[in-house]
Amino acid sequence: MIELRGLRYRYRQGPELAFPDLTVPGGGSLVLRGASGSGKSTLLALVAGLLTPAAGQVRVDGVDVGALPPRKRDAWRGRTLGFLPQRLHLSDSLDVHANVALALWAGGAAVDAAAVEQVLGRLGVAELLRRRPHELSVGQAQRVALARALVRRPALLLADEPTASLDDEAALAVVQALRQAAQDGGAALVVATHDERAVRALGPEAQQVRLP
Ligand SMILES: Nc1ncnc2c1ncn2[C@@H]1O[C@H](COP(=O)(O)OP(=O)(O)OP(=O)(O)O)[C@@H](O)[C@H]1O
Repeated sequence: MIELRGLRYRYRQGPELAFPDLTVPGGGSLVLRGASGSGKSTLLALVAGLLTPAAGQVRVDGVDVGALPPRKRDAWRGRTLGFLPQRLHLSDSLDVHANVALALWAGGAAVDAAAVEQVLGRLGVAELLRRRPHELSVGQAQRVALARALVRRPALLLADEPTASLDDEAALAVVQALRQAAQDGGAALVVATHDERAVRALGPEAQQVRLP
């Protein structure tokens, strides 16, 4: 469960951003909408503990993320977070399998090859195991990045504009996979998007918040 209370952030050279109070239960989802520059990526970074609030709190399953000291916060993130960023940051020096396995290693978990293959299979890209990221289509790379986010079965699943460069079919597939993974794993899902296709694919049960 994610709880935001009185949350504010200020970039050194930027505006002060204030975010609404909200709660996302485990297994539930939130669509974060708002114009470019309204603070969607900033809010995701605050929830992920990549930024520290100027005021207020982000609690994830009762943990006050901003209050964790840096090393504990890194360990917490490794255990808890699956993040599908806007730019995928797959490593081109590693094949698909190793890109996904790296998430287990970085999170301090044993590298379980079967778990990696299973999550790639679930997302329909198991046959691409030995390819390098530059040998993938945009939609395939997106699913590999999603596999990397899901392999640790995170309690918190964040996605930043996950459909931005995808055609309708791939966009629907990636949002359905996010939704399914959150439901199956009891994870709280937050999707930042201004894509109506993503909003529709998340379904009527997703909460919607529009940042001003
Ligand atoms: N590193 C930074 N330094 C200063 N200001 C920043 C920085 N990063 C973002 N901002 C400012 O903070 C505000 C929120 O930016 P953010 O990237 O969170 O918006 P967004 O809603 O995700 O935008 P987009 O939809 O274009 O990705 C904007 O006014 C932006 O210019």
